[in-house]
Amino acid sequence: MKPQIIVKNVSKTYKVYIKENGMINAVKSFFNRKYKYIQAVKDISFTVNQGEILGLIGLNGAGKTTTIKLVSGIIKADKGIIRVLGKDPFLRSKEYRNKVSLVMGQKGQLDPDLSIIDSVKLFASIYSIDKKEAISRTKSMAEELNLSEIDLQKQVRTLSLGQRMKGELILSFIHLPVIVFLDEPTLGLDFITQRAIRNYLKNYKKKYNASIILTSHYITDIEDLCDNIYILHKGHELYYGTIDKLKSMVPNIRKVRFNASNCAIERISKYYKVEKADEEQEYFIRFNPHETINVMKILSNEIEVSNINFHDDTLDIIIESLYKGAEK
Ligand SMILES: Nc1ncnc2c1ncn2[C@@H]1O[C@H](COP(=O)(O)OP(=O)(O)OP(=O)(O)O)[C@@H](O)[C@H]1O
Repeated sequence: MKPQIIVKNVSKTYKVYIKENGMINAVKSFFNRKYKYIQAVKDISFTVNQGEILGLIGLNGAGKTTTIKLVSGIIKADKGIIRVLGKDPFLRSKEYRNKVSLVMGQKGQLDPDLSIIDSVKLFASIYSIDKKEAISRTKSMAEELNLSEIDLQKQVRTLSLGQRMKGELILSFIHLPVIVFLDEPTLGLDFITQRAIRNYLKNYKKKYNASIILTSHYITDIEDLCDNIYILHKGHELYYGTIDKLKSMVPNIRKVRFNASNCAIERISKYYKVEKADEEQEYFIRFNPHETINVMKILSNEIEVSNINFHDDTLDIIIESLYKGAEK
């Protein structure tokens, strides 16, 4: 299968003008400008196939928005190759724009003085979509997103953050794009609205076989939506692949907590390293999932062991340990 989005060895550095303090320095710097350079992304490579969602993950300033801006063609890469549907996105041809959409959670496209439905009508004429068809699409998308007919008619500035975001999604999907870039689509939204948006994106991807790149700081978005993840750390690739593969790479991902007497701990320690938990007489063992039955056998042989509780490290803890590893 030929990837719909190709990013190969891409780097981007921003050139930033350094402002000097004081009137004299400001005048001097007008004639002799000083700049600093910020390397936002360095040598990043990934692909997205048809019907796939790639999640971009990273701490603040890791380079996620820069990556979205590069692949959507808003800014130009200094080095490397970017192809979206076989084309350089920076050229932003009409054909490209008709098939692609960009949703920035913090920067909306809706006109605050118009209603969602009026903005849609305006967009419909730009994209040459039949007005009736655009209104019918809007209504069915609104229904999927749990947005009422009344909300569609209200002036955007009077809508709540969640209602506005749903409106942004409707507007951005009205031309049925096959490539979608989403920068923080669920930022600041309550968990029910977040789930409505996730379900909407999942259904959209399935229905139109769309390729999607999204950034999110919410791990639930990532786990629920993404086929692959790309973890950025200070502009570099830290991990690229599936969530399952990442989990399989982590040693001793499973943890069992239990209460036990000192004698029982002494016996269990012959087989596994037992660590002390926060509560009194509470302990835990870390181990690989394939050892689960063995661990269960050892614990069940002990009468003085109680409150046994198994769980795996969550994705956020795994990713945090990757960041820590990268800092060493
Ligand atoms: N227009 C710009 N000019 C100069 N520097 C920039 C510009 N945009 C981003 N940067 C810098 O590039 C780096 C990466 O920023 P970017 O916004 O891509 O990160 P991010 O992962 O999206 O962060 P966040 O999660 O906080 O939104 C940061 O150091 C940022 O300060």
